[in-house]
Amino acid sequence: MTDPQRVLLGVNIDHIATLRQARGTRYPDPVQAAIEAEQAGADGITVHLREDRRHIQERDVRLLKEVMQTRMNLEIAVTDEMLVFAREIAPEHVCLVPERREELTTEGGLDVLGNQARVQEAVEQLAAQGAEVSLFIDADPRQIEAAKQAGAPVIELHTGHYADTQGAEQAEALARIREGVIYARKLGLVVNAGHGLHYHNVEPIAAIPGINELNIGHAIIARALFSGLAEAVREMRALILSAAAGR
Ligand SMILES: CC(=O)[C@@H](O)[C@H](O)COP(=O)(O)O
Ligand SMILES: NCC(=O)COP(=O)(O)O
Repeated sequence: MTDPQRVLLGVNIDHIATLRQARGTRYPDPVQAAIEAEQAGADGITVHLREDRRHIQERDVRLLKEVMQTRMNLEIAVTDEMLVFAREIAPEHVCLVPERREELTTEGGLDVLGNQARVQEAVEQLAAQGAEVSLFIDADPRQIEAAKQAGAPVIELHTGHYADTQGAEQAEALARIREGVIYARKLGLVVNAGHGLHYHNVEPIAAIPGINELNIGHAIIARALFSGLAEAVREMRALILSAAAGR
């Protein structure tokens, strides 16, 4: 049983694959990164198989399924193609995310409220294959309620606006996330968070009572360029554990 006070760390390895895809080489291999991140203390590995395959490829996910020791969190859009692939892989955890081909990275949360029936159908389909399903949503009470109605046991609150702002605007974003966690916990949802978190903004999020897991990728992979991946994971995990200890 995981310590209820501990905030878990899911390491997103997408951008190892970004570097590989930049030249179409066989290196760096995201599979090697996943093994190294797990050995450094990651509680799980997150990969986002995008429709445009800009980074993670099916090959990566298939190999990861064979070699990973922790828990795979497969991020996918709500499309038939991705749901069929998720059925083949049968990951422990699937996170349904919004996707627009022209986006640089994920821009907002999934609009569960506006796609209730489709999302609920996907949640039921994935749950039937044994996956724990989370919905990547903004900290909007209406979306949180809709996620509950859709039958998802887990949500992941989008921390992008918090990460991209400063001062009063960032404080307001943090307050909205805090309120979202409280509301979601009252509904019985497990609450994760992620997007844009890094070594200088993660602690206030990790300190929020009720947060279960943080999914962090870009900042860890960036730091790994200078410190090595194992050290980058260890440093992030230490920051999160110390911030959560005071909860
Ligand atoms: C949903 C989310 O915020 C990330 O997990 C997602 O993977 C971001 O997309 P890129 O990894 O392509 O930046
Ligand atoms: N769902 C968030 C995630 O997996 C990692 O996002 P980022 O840290 O790469 O922005």
